[in-house]
Amino acid sequence: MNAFKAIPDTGNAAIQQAWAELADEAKRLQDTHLAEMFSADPERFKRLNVKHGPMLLDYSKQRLDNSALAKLGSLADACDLKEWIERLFSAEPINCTENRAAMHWALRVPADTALQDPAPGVFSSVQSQLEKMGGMVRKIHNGQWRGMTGEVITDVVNIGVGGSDLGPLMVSRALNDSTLIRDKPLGIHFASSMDGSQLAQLLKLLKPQNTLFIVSSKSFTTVDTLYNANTAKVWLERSLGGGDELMHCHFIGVSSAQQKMNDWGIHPENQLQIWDWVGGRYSLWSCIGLPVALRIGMIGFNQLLAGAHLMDNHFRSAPWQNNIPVLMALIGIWNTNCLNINAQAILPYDGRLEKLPAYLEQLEMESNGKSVTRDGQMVQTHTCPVLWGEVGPNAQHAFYQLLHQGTEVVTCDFIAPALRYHEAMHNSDSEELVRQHELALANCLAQSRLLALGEDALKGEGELPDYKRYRGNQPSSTILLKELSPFSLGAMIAAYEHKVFAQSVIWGINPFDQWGVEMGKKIATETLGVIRNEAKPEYPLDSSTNGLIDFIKNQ
Ligand SMILES: O=P(O)(O)OC[C@H]1O[C@H](O)[C@H](O)[C@@H](O)[C@@H]1O
Repeated sequence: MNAFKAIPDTGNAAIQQAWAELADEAKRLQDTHLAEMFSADPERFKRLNVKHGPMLLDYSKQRLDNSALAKLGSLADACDLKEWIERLFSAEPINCTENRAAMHWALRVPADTALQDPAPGVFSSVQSQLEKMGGMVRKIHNGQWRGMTGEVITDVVNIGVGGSDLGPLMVSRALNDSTLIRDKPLGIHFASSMDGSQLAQLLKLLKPQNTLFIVSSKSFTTVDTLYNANTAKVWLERSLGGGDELMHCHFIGVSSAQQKMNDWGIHPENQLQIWDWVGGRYSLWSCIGLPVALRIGMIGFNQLLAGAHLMDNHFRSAPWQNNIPVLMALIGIWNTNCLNINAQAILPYDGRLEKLPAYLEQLEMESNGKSVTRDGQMVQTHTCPVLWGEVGPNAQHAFYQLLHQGTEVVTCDFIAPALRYHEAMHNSDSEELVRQHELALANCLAQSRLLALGEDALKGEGELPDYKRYRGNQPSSTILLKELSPFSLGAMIAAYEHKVFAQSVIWGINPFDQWGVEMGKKIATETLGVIRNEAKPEYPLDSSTNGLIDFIKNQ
C-alpha cells in the first residue's frame, strides 16, 4: 500500500518536492518483491552495504534501491540535516522545549582532544567527573571501599529507572564476560521497578554490611527511584544503624541535582555529577555508567567511549551515502513514511544483548514518539514506529510466526557479532561454544533471508499448501560487529543515537524532551492519595478508576 495519501505540506518547497519525488519512488517500487530485486541485481549487497570501524550495515534486504536512496538523500539535504548535525555538535540549546543543549557526544570526547570546547569548561568538567568515578571504581575493585563494619563491598546495586537504568543495565549485561573483569568478581545488580519487585528479591540475598547502593537519577525526583532508595536505606539502618557513616559507606549518588543529593543524605565525596545537557536516555556515557565501569573497569569504559566517539566523528564527517547513522535513519523514513511500515523488531543473535531491545525502545520511542513539530504544528507524517524485540533465536520460537505468515509488515534489525569465544581457545568447552555461535549466526542469516525472499529462499520445495506458504518481502537490516567489545558496542549504540537524531530532523520534531510522560506522574500522585485515603481527588474520578479502587480497598 502506498503510504502517501497526501504529500506533507511543510511550507518549504524543497522539502515538499523531495517528499513528492519519494512518493513516486514508493509507487514505482511498491509491487516489487525483494526476491525480484535480488535476482535482478547480483551485485545488490555490494551496492547496499556500508562498513565503518567495527561495524557493517547491510541494508540490501530493505525494499529500496539506489534511486530511492538518492531521493531520501535529497530529503535529508532539503531538511538541512548537515547543518543540524553541526548544531548538535555545539552548545546550542537544540532541545528547544527545555532550552538545553544535547551534548551527550561531549561525554565521549577523549581527554587529549584537539576539538574546541563547545562552551567553557564542558570537556574539563566531563574529565573531572570521569576521574572521580575512576577513583571510586579502583577503590571498590581493590577492596578498599569498606562497609560500615569494615567489611569489603562485594555487591553493588544500581537504583534507577529509565535512562538511569536501561543504559547501564544493557551495557553491563552485554559486556558481562569481558576479559577485563575476570579477576574482579563483584556482584552488580539493578533495581528499577517502583513496586519493589527486584529490590525485594535482592534484599533477601544480599548482606547489608557488604552492599553498596548507587542512587542514579538525573533529576533526583523520580519516585520509583526514591522509593527504592528509601527501602534500601531502611534495610541498611535496621542492621547497621543510621547516621552519616552509613550514608558515607553505603551510598553513591549520581545526579544533576546536587542540592537534592545533599538533602537526601548522599555524602559530598560520594556524589557524581551529570549535567542538564545530558538527556536521561543518552546518559550511559556519563557517571550514570558507573555500573558499567564497575563491570569492565575504566580501561574498558574508555574503550566504550572511544567507540562512540569514532561514530560521532563518522556521523559528523561522512557523506550521507556512506554514513551509517544517516543511512539507518533514511531507511527508517522510507519504511515508515513511504511504505507505511509502522513496526520494527530488534533481534540480537547474541544472548549478551538481551537488554538491547528494551534500551532501544526507550531511545527511539521516547525520543521520536512525538506528534508536534519544533514549530508547534501537528506533524503531517508518521513519526517513530512501534519497536519491540527479543533475543533473536528465542524469538524464533515465539513471535517469528507473525513475521513469516502474519498480516503485518515488520522491519527487523538483525544484530550479531561475527566472532565469539575465539579468545577462549584454551578452554576445554570453547570448541562447543564456538559451534553454538556458528549455529546462532546461521539462524540469523537464514531468518533474514527467508523473511526477505519468501519461498524463493528454498527453491525446490514444490507446490505448498497455503498454510505452509512464506510470502517474504519482509524488509530487514543486518548489523554485524567484528566482535562484541566495549569499543564495538559503543560505536553501535552511538549509531542508533544519531539515527534517532537524523530522523527527528527529517520529521521536524525535538527528540530530546519527553513531555508525554509527565502528566501520568501527576495523576498517579493524586490517585495515591485516594488509594491511601489521604485525599479526595480534585476532579470526580471516572467510573472505571472508581470501580478499580473499590476492588482494591475491599481486599
Ligand atoms: O534519571 P531520572 O531523573 O530519575 O529519570 C529517569 C527517567 O524517568 C523519566 O520519567 C523519563 O521518562 C526518562 O527519560 C528518564 O530517564
